[in-house]
Amino acid sequence: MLSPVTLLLITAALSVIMLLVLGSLMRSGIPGVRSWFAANVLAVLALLLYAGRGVLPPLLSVEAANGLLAMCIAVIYAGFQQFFQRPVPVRMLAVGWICTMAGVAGFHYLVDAIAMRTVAVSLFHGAVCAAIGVTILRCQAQAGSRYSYFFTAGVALLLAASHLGRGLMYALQSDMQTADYQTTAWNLFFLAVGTLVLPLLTMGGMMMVHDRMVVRAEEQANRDYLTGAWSRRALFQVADRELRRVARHRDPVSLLILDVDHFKQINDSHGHAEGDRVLVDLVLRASAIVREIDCFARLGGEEFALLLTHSDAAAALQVADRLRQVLEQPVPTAAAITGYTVSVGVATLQAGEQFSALLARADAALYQAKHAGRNRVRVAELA
Ligand SMILES: Nc1nc2c(ncn2[C@@H]2O[C@H](COP(=O)(O)OP(=O)(O)OP(=O)(O)O)[C@@H](O)[C@H]2O)c(=O)[nH]1
Repeated sequence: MLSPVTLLLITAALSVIMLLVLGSLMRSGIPGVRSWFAANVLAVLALLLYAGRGVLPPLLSVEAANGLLAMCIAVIYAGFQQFFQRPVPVRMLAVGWICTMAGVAGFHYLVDAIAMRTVAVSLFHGAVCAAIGVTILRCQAQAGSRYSYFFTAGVALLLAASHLGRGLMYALQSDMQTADYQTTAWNLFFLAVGTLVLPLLTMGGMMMVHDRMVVRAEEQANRDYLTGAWSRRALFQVADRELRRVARHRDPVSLLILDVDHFKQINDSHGHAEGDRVLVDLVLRASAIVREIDCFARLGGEEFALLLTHSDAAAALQVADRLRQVLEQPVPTAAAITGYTVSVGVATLQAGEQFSALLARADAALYQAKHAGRNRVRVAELA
């Protein structure tokens, strides 16, 4: 059978591997990674001290090892709190740690009862693992894909249950004299669970970091950097999805194309920065009008598109007019530009029409609005 010392050394090696992977995630800047790194350093030290039981003095192999491992689970928890940008309950963790250590030292030097030492340590680890699981379940709404969050929360809660079960078992058999390093099936099981806590939780944390990086990358690819509107790429993706849905459900969809009038003049007279401010203002004020389900995107330059779901020609014309009227009002923020206007082209999807054709018709309508004198809305001709 695998000896406990071998298990401890294998787990220490696993923590070293986790350190190498965590090191590569440091530059992501995602909160929590540094704490998980620190926790794994503590774990390696603690596991080596545990493995030295019988060789090292008890102060190192019992008190220092337990103290470091308890600190390590507390730091891992701090990492999860930081990941979700929640405050770390430092005082509560410190009190828990001190009580645990008092239990370990008391049941070593006052009454030598290894079972009760195990109870003290298991209760602390169990409670912290449960807190990790609950934190993740509470905050998983921020996830892109829920898989990594549910995996980590599930692992944390299973580990919590097993730690608490271990504590209960030892409490009920407080006269038990088997130590963790003796080879019994239960000891090996609990030792395996106890030592796997950190690699498993670290792995879960890293999966969550990856998920957040994917969400961040998607957000960057789908958002216009200057204005925060959806990007052209996002518009085409949404349009593709919408058109497939419409083909099944025969639901009206319309497209608006807006263009700031005489934008070159704004740039030339007031500078590029002021032009940028106009674009940001346009998105801010337009976003207050458009519905969540609609996609308001920057096509490029001073040209924007609004894809309206469940909207026929009449509804789209109403939205276009409302946008034009709101945007021609004076700019609310103190800026060199006091006002600007937009021209709008409106087109409603026809049966079997491609998005590129719809875009071309809306664009042609916009051209007509410009040609007719600007600051107006024109509806596209049917194809
Ligand atoms: N400030 C700023 N200007 C931009 C940006 N992208 C494109 N432009 C400028 O937008 C201007 C567009 O000018 P035109 O296409 O001539 O259009 P316009 O002056 O608005 O004229 P009409 O559309 O006919 O009313 C150009 O001067 C571009 O340099 C941007 O991100 N910021």
